[in-house]
Amino acid sequence: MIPLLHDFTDATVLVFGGGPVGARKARRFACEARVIVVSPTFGDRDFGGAELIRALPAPEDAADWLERAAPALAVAATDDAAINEAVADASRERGILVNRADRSGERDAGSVVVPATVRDDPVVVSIATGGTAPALSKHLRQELEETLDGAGEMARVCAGLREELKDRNVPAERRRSVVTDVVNSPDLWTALRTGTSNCPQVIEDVLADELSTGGERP
Ligand SMILES: C[C@@]1(CC(=O)O)c2cc3[nH]c(cc4nc(cc5[nH]c(cc(n2)[C@H]1CCC(=O)O)[C@@](C)(CC(=O)O)[C@@H]5CCC(=O)O)C(CC(=O)O)=C4CCC(=O)O)c(CCC(=O)O)c3CC(=O)O
Ligand SMILES: NC(=O)C1=CN([C@@H]2O[C@H](COP(=O)(O)OP(=O)(O)OC[C@H]3O[C@@H](n4cnc5c(N)ncnc54)[C@H](O)[C@@H]3O)[C@@H](O)[C@H]2O)C=CC1
Repeated sequence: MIPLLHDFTDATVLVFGGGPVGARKARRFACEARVIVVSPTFGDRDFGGAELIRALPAPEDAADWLERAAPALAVAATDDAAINEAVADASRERGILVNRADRSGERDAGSVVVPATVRDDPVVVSIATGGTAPALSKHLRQELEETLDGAGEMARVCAGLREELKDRNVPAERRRSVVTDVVNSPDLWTALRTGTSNCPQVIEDVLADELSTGGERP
C-alpha cells in the first residue's frame, strides 16, 4: 500500500458501527469531512460532531445506504463480519474507498487503512505497519509526538522565509542554505517550543541577518 494525503473537504464519510472503533474513525474524519455514523447503539461516545443515524442495516441494505449517502469513503467498523463484508463489496462495486476495521494484512483493491497520525498543522506524519501491529503504530505515534513538537511553527517559519527571500530576489541556492540552516538550528527549535520566539520574530531576525551580511557568512 502507498501512503497518500486525501482532501476530504466537501466529502462524506459513512461509518458503519457506533462502538469505540467507529467513534475513533468518525472523530478522525470529522475534522474535515461530513461524517455520518449508522449504528443501532452509540453509547455516550464522542463522535466528533458526526451525524448519528440509529439503524441496524442488514448486509443486503449496505448498497442502499451507500447510494443515499454517496460517500467518498465507507468505514466498516461493526462487530458483525457479514455487514462489514457487504459494505466492503458494495463500496468496491461503486468505486468508493473502503476501510475495513476488522481485517488486517492483505487488502482488497480500493481499500484503505487508517494510520496512526501525529498532526501539528501543516505538518502531518502517519505510521502504519502493513496492518500487522496497530499497537506498534500507536506506540510510535506517541514517541513521535515529542519529536514533532514545534514542527508546525517551524513550517510556518520556513514558508514565510521562502516567500520573503523570493520577494527579495535572493538566488535559489542561497535561499536553500538559509532555510536549511534554520531547520537545523537546535536553538531555534527550543525557542519555538518554549515560546521564547515565534514565527514573525524569527523571520525578521533571519532577514535582518541576511541583509546585514549581504548573504556572506561572517
Ligand atoms: C488494519 C487496521 C485497519 C484500520 O482500522 O484501518 C487495523 C485493524 C485492527 N486493529 C486491531 C486492534 C487494535 N487497534 C488499535 C489501535 C489502532 N488501530 C489503528 C489502525 C488499524 N487497525 C489498521 C492498521 C494500521 C497499521 O498498519 O498499523 C490505528 C493506528 C488508527 C486508528 O484506528 O485510528 C489505531 C491507533 C491510533 C493511535 O492511537 O494513534 C489497538 C490499540 C489500542 O486500542 O490501544 C488495538 C489493540 C492492540 C492490537 O491488537 O494491536 C484489530 C484486532 C481487533 C481484535 O482483535 O478483535 C484489527 C483487526 C485485525 O487485526 O484483524
Ligand atoms: N481497526 C481497529 O483499530 C480496531 C478494530 N477492531 C475491530 O473492529 C470491530 C469493532 O470494534 P469495537 O468498536 O470495539 O466493537 P463494538 O462491539 O464495541 O461496537 C460495534 C458497534 O457496531 C454496531 N453494529 C452492529 N451491527 C451493526 C450493523 N449491522 N450496522 C451498523 N452498526 C452495527 C454495534 O451496535 C456497536 O455499536 C471489532 O469487532 C474488531 O474486529 C477492534 C479494535 C481496534
